[in-house]
Amino acid sequence: MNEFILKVPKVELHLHIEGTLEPEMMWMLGDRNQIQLPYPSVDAIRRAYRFQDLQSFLEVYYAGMSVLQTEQDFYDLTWAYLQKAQQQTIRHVELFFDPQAHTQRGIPFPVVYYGIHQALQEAQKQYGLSSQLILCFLRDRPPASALQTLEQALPYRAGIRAVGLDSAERDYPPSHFRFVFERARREGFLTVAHAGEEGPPSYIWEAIQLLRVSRIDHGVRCIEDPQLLAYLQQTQIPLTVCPLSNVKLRVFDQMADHNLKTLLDLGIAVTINSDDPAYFGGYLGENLEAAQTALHLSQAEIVQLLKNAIEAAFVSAQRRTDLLTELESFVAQSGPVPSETPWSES
Ligand SMILES: Nc1ncnc2[nH]cnc12
Ligand SMILES: [Zn+2]
Repeated sequence: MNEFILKVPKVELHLHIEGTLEPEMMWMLGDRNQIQLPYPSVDAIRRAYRFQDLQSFLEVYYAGMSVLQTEQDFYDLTWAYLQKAQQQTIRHVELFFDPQAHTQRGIPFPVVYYGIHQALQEAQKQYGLSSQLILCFLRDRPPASALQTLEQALPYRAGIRAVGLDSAERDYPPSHFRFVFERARREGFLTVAHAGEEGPPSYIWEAIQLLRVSRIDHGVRCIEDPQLLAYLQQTQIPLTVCPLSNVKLRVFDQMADHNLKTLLDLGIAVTINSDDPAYFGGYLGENLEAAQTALHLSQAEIVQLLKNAIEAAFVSAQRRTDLLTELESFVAQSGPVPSETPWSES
């Protein structure tokens, strides 16, 4: 990977912890928990990671989760991601988790929560890697189930910064979850929502106006609505864009067609993230590199994307300043890259 991209301090804001389940770990946990997987080998799991759209991915994603059974499993999953994050110089991460995908299989909420939480605490201690946890409701399950999940989460609210909305988007508009999100905000949670990944721009408006989100996850279909573009530009509501995910799930045919540079040029607060890195071919570094290569992003544009993520993070003013200072001193010490100089490979 390009040395600058690997070593520059980074912030990740759109990462499903269940989407970091690499085939090797799925196989190991299947064995450990005596879970029969529908695949004969690790290679066969990897071969199944070919998707036509969001729905075809979600089927594999939810099936894979069946191997996650104990608090130790959730700890091991999270710790493996955090080690990867540390290798890629990620300094702060905001992780989604999907409790309903586990509680509906009979795994108690605290088993899921504590496994993830303990690993996050350990990464803060060992690496100084800060984090926030975001509880996602599955939008293709009834709002009553989301409300029940929110109530299960209340005893753990000190460790959960925000609630979000994910899973199948088409035909599941944010408006269905208005009252759940109102309750979450009354309980002190910030809000985010996946919108405008496969769904129309009207879902982005609903997320903003009805769910009062601080950020939009994906949001790339905002490009179809000039008024929305103007609004996002004016308000600087951030978009957590996931380039490799968008290509794997055929939101864009190829990386060169991705609209993130156009959005960046319009002054929209775009950030780059990995979504489900085990399934989509790369972690944050690979996402930055793939976008940089295909869209010919300059180093200044990469730095702008990283600054946007720091601005959009759910951190204290002090932590934000520290993250910005670390980024700026890294950039200053790595020296200016003249625009005509090709990016060096390592
Ligand atoms: N890209 C994505 N969109 C919606 N729900 C998800 N759950 C995990 N990844 C997702
Ligand atoms: Zn996502």
